[in-house]
Order: sequence, then structure tokens, then C-alpha cells
Amino acid sequence: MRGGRSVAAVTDADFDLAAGECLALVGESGCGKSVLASALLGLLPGNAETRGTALLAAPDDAEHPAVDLLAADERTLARTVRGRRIGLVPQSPAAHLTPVRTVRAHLEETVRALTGTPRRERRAAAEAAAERAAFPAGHLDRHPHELSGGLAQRAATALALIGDAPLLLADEPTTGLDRELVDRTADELRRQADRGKALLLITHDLAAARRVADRVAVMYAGRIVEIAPAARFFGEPGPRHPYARGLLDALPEREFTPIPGLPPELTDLPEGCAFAPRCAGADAACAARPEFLAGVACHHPLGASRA
Ligand SMILES: Nc1ncnc2c1ncn2[C@@H]1O[C@H](COP(=O)(O)OP(=O)(O)OP(=O)(O)O)[C@@H](O)[C@H]1O
Ligand code: NI
Repeated sequence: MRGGRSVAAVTDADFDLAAGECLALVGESGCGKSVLASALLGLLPGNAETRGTALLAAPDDAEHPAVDLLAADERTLARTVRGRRIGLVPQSPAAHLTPVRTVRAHLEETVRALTGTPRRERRAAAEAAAERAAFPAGHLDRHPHELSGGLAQRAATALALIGDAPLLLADEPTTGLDRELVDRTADELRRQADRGKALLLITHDLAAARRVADRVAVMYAGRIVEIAPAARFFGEPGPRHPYARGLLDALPEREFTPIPGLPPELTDLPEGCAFAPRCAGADAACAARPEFLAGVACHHPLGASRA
């Protein structure tokens, strides 16, 4: 950024995601979830730098080799990855739609670009894509500005599924939807995973995560602080990182107790554990940055005796 300052938007993100599996990525606003997704698609702003690797495995057809998404050039990403090997449901769908074209035109164009569907079948294919994402057929001839947030969201989901990509990145795909549509969208995404897709579901909505995810990754201040099987995370013994526990305890159906304080500025992260200033269990050890070990980055994970 200006003045030579930098933002550690995502650090030490280390995880894998298998075919047929859904990993939910949760965490408060600004913790770096969307930056992580954008990095995987080569869609970061021009001032951003990446380090490390993000390996996308080769599909069975062997037409395309495995690719390091962080090292791939724009041409490779545009021609072979986006839409074809990775489907994105973007966080702000309206911004990704072309204002002068109808939803139907978007869908038909995407069907044409990404599938071998013959011209006379494209209309039906576009309508089937809309149906899959619960986009009402009666609104297909609307333009983006005529859509509610929820409709734009469903249009974006429909578009993301057309290429039948083996990896789906869904960034807040249920924002702006009422509970019934949240469940419907979540269930459609789960079906995609059950059909063999790898699904990274970014969400604030822990209920949606619980409904869909096999594993949960929790991010705090740009870091993944815990990764756990969903059954253990939402059930017993529960999260091990105090922040993750705090997120669950804040839910109305649980203790409804907010985590005290606010997340730190990413430009001004503490040296040690970034959560320590808000953590009831913090002590002198937390002045050093905890390593991510056995699924949790915490010096005093819950459920373990204090060392
Ligand atoms: N290239 C950049 N230059 C400056 N700041 C950046 C850059 N990229 C990301 N950031 C900052 O990093 C932070 C991470 O944002 P990100 O959108 O990933 O959060 P998020 O977890 O997706 O939040 P939300 O739930 O609100 O969508 C933000 O505060 C953003 O302003
Ligand atoms: Ni985001």
C-alpha cells in the first residue's frame, strides 16, 4: 500500500481439499477469506503479492496437467482454469454480471463458452442451470439491475455450476437469501460435493456450514487457526481454538455471548497470537506466535491439559 506499508491479508494458509469433500471456511468480516479465494483464481488486485504454492490436481482425462495456481500465467488461468477447473460463486455477484445483458444471455453465453452444447439446446441448458440454483424461470429475461441481491446470488451460483468444474469456490453463496433458500442453495452445493466436486464454502453462516461441510477451517486475522472435522467441531468435544469456540458460543441458539473486543488491524498485527488480546486463556506463552500443529494454532487449545 502507499507509504510502503503492507497488509498480511492471508498468511500460513495450509490445507488440502479432496474430491467429494466440502471444507467450510469461516471467520469474521475482513479475516481474509475472500483474499484466499481470489488468490486461487489469480484474481487478486495488482498490488498484491503471493508466495507459496496452491496445487490443483490433474483431472482424470489427463488433458490438463496439475497446475500451481499461484504460479500459473493469466492465459492459462483464463483459458483452462476459471470456469472449467474452478467454478467461482463470487461474493458480490452483481459486480460480476454485465449490466446490459439479461440473466438468460449470461447463462447461454456461459453454456456456449464452457460446454459443447449444440446451439439449439443452449436455451434449455441455460434454463436447467437456472433451475439448479433455484433461479426462477420467470426472471430470466431481467437485467442485473432488476435483480434483488438474492436473485443475483442465485444467478451467480447457476453460472458457477455450468462448467462442471471439479473445484467449486463459493464465497458467501447464501448472503441475502431467506432461510428456505439458504437451505436449498446449501443442499445443492452439498449435492455437487456428493457428485465428486471439491467444494470450498466461504461463509459467515455457521448453520449453513454445519449443513454442508465435512470439515471446517476457521480464519482469524489472516490465518487459519483451526481445521477440524465438522462433526467434532459442531458436536463433541467442540472447537479447540478459543476463537473458534467463541464463534460458536456467540450463536443465538447457543450461549449468545459475543467475543469481547475487536479483531486487530491487519496492518498492525501483534507479534504473537493475534487472538491473545481477546482471549480469556492467554498468558505469557501467547506472546510468541503459535504454530499450526495437529489442526490448531494455539498454545493452550481447549480440551488439552494446560502445558
Ligand atoms: N491488495 C490489497 N491491498 C490492501 N488491502 C488488502 C488487499 N487485499 C486485501 N486487503 C485487506 O485484507 C483484508 C481481508 O479481506 P477479505 O475480503 O479477504 O475478508 P473476508 O474474510 O472475505 O471478509 P468478508 O466476510 O467481509 O467478506 C481486508 O481488510 C482488505 O481490505
Ligand atoms: Ni469476503
